[in-house]
Amino acid sequence: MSAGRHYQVDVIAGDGIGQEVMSAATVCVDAVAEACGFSIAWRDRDWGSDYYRSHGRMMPVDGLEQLADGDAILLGAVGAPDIPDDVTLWGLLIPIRREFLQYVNLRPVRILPGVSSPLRDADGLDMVIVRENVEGEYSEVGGRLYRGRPEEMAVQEAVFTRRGVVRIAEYAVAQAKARRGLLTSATKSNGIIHTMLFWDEVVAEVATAAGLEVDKMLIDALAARVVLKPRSLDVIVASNLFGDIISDLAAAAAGSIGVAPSANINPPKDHPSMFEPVHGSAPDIAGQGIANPVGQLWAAAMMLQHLGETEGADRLTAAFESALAAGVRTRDLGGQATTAEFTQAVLARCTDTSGARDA
Ligand SMILES: NC(=O)c1ccc[n+]([C@@H]2O[C@H](COP(=O)([O-])OP(=O)(O)OC[C@H]3O[C@@H](n4cnc5c(N)ncnc54)[C@H](O)[C@@H]3O)[C@@H](O)[C@H]2O)c1
Ligand SMILES: O=C(O)C[C@@H](O)C(=O)O
Ligand SMILES: [K+]
Ligand SMILES: [Mn+2]
Repeated sequence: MSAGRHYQVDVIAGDGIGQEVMSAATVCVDAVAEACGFSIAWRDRDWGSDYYRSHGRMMPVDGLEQLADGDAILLGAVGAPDIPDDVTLWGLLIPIRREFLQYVNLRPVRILPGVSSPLRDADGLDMVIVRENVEGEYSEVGGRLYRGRPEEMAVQEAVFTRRGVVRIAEYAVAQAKARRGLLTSATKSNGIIHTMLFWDEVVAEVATAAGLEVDKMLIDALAARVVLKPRSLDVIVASNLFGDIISDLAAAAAGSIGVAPSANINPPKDHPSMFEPVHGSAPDIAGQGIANPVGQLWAAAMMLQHLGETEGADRLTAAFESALAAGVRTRDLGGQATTAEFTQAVLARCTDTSGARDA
């Protein structure tokens, strides 16, 4: 194996169905890697809610340092019903996104072969959400006062910096130029008059400088547009919170939140990027072996793309698309396949160079 085609990837399967869909991804990536002539050393991290129950924290004190020299991070999901969601999120996922300046959260959405949309008219639905991933509404600025008393109060400040908005807008502009050239900016500057007006101004400046017109849209109306006219959307640039919400909506519009991938990217590649499905730990179906692994597989394909293994990424994508097209589907997509059965169908196609991939 030549040294240049060997990668070190940290695996944080995490909680709930994260544990069930992760093995689908690693086994299929290994098969693709072998076929394409590269290899991956997986560094398994037993971090997450079980780790929290025994250590009182979601990852080791030096967890971020341990990840720093890897080529990428593949994550499943974090979250457990018996631990507050802010503890699980801020104890693992958010520190990784911030420490490694993964300021882009890229979330492509399209209708995969063999998958049907709940929308009346979803033909041509093919968009990418560019979610700001390290600032905005997710902030540590604020506090609580007078707990349990009648005058109790809570304040939470949103933080938008010029540098932060410029870089996410530039990334979105580049995406739009490489696609259909349509950039929609999600806002709420009718109601949120400081941060969102600032967002509007900076996004417009960046787009204008790049010769692109921005389609600025209030997030409430944009949500309706995702449902009613999805093909009119190409690239959506959104703040941390709006991007989060519109991601699940768009994923559901494309058939299931179980298929949606996401890439937490540090564009300058100064630090590892992290790849994960959009969905969470899904406690309602965890342990049943029925989770859809496509979101995790697609995220793994985005990771291969990021590592420069384009052929591997294409091969993996073609494999899960072909399995879906052949009618192998998990329950969220109206099928009967278990996670393991679906994974087997993908794995068989990862190594097959003949007809099955076009089936
Ligand atoms: N990035 C992350 O790790 C992440 C993302 C979202 C939520 N969470 C956490 O996950 C926990 C559960 O959150 P939630 O219920 O709001 O969202 P969720 O995404 O876990 O589940 C929402 C719904 O979608 C279904 N679903 C999700 N993924 C699926 C898949 N692969 N196959 C089939 N069905 C799937 C679930 O069964 C559930 O009905 C919470 O603790 C939350 O904080 C973590
Ligand atoms: O809010 C978050 O970022 C966590 C999760 O919902 C996600 O979309 O990654
Ligand atoms: K996830
Ligand atoms: Mn989310």
